[in-house]
Amino acid sequence: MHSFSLDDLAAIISARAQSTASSSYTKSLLEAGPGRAAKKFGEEAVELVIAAVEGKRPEIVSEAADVLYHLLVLLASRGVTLDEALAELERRTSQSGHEEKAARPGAKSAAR
Ligand SMILES: N=c1c2ncn([C@@H]3O[C@H](COP(=O)(O)OP(=O)(O)OP(=O)(O)O)[C@@H](O)[C@H]3O)c2ncn1[C@@H]1O[C@H](COP(=O)(O)O)[C@@H](O)[C@H]1O
Repeated sequence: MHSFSLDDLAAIISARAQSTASSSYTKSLLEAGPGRAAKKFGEEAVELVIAAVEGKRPEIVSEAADVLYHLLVLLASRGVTLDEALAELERRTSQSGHEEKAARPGAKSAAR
C-alpha cells in the first residue's frame, strides 16, 4: 500500500489554486475554467482507454495517474471536493451495482 493518497494530491491541487498560471500547470487549468479542465480529463480518459485495450501495463499506470490528477482538477474547477465523491461511493456500498441498477425506475433486468 502506498502512503501517497488522493487526499494528498487534492491538497496539492487546492494549494496550487493560490499560485500563478506561469508557475503552475494546475493553476493554468483552473484559470482556463471547467470547460478546459473537462476537455483535458476527457483526453486523458481516452488515452487510458487506448492503453487498457492495448494492454500495455506501464502506459496504463501512467495514463491512470493522468486521469486521477485531471479528475481532481476538474472537481476543483467546479468546487466539488474529493470527500463529496467518496461520500457518494460510501453510500453506494450498501448495495451491489446490479441491485442499484435493478432498483432504478423502469429497470427491466439486473444483470447483462
Ligand atoms: N500529477 C500531476 C500531473 N499529471 C499530469 N500533469 C500534467 O498534465 C499535462 C497534460 O499532459 P499532456 O501530455 O496532455 O500535455 P500537453 O499536451 O502538453 O497539454 P496541453 O498543452 O494540451 O495542456 C502535462 O503538462 C503534465 O505535466 C500533471 N501536473 C501536475 N501534477 C501534480 O500537481 C502538482 C503541482 O503541479 P503544478 O500545478 O504544475 O505546480 C505536481 O507536483 C504533481 O503532484
